[in-house]
Amino acid sequence: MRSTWGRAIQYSLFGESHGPAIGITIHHLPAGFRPDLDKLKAAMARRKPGTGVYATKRSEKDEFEIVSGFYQEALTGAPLTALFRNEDTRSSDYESLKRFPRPSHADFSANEKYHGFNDPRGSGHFSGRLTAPLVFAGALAAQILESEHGIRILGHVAQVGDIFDAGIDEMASQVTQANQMALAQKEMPFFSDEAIEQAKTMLAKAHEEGDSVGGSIEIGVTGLPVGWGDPVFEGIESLLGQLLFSVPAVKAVEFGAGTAFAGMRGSKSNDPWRMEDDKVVSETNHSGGINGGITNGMPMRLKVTFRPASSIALTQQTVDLREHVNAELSVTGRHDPTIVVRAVPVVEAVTAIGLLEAKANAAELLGQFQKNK
Ligand SMILES: Cc1cc2nc3c(=O)[nH]c(=O)nc-3n(C[C@H](O)[C@H](O)[C@H](O)COP(=O)(O)O)c2cc1C
Ligand SMILES: C=C(O[C@@H]1CC(C(=O)O)=C[C@@H](OP(=O)(O)O)[C@H]1O)C(=O)O
Repeated sequence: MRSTWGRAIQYSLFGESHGPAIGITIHHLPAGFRPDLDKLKAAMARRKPGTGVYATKRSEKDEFEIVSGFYQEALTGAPLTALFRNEDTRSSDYESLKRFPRPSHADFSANEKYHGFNDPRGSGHFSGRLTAPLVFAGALAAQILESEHGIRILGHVAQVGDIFDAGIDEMASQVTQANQMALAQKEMPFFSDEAIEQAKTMLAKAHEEGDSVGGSIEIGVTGLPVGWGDPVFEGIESLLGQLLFSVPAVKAVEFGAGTAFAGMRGSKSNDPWRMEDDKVVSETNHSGGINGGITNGMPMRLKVTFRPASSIALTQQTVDLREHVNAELSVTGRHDPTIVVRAVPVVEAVTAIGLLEAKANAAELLGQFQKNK
């Protein structure tokens, strides 16, 4: 099982949801960078389980323990390792699931691939729990991007079930520090307070009915310079696509106008160029800030769709892997009635990780060019 990503900067996740701890080791971060630990803690708090009717009742503090790569308030340049203890595990919830795999969770596929040796408690390394260290890494990446380039990343719940929030506009004027702080204070990260109230009622009802709900998260990014990303395999969409699809339960990724392009004509979908003072900008931004895999200086917009959590109390069809007969299953335990509410900082985090990689690749190429000149 390989759980490593990145070339310029490498991220390695470890641990299992019901093991003693989970965490991440990050290689090749810039020595001397002074992370704002309070900001990292605030990002962790936005994702952690155990709050509200719209979240699993598993209660974890999600406090990080940095065990290497950090000394006298700064990164040392050595691998940075952050550890998160698992404190509120209840593995009895998972005893029968090895024999009766949940429809659409990783129970069956992981059991087959790892010949039954995978840790089934809390779905082991496949759990959404592993997004805690991802948020740590991504929030750190976001701090580097913000301090060096003024890049700002903001996410919100665009849709949960049949409830919609106002969208991030093409020019991403809502991507401000004030909105970052305002959304972090809200019970759920929607712009619209009315949508929050509607979502709370709808989610409580779905949960009561033993069901779960899907949704989508939209991200806006401002401050990106022109020229990050490479064509074909190393484009920004390719890079981010892999990271966004790494988040458990993500089933679709869109950039800019995304699937809406299917119903458009070129005369409407093209983003006309114009001069603004000495800067080339586009009149519209259906492309979401990326052309040919390369940032064009306009704000970036992307959207990811999450499936409803597979673990539901309603009776479902499954199989008995011991007796090889059909069976029925009703999942007990503590589960998220929807994933999107807690996953906003996760999607922001993987976006930051991808952009930091693009920055590092761009810097490497620039270095080579200057050496060859
Ligand atoms: C933050 C977060 C929390 C999640 N919580 C749950 C949950 O409580 N119950 C559940 O069945 N799935 C939950 N999931 C989704 C599963 O982890 C995911 O569906 C599973 O690993 C299978 O992966 P796949 O849906 O990408 O195929 C969560 C995912 C994330 C990102
Ligand atoms: C623990 C977290 O979320 C978990 C993600 C998850 C899943 O199937 O992905 C299932 C539940 O696990 P458990 O049965 O152990 O409570 C969630 O609580 C977390 O996000 O930190």
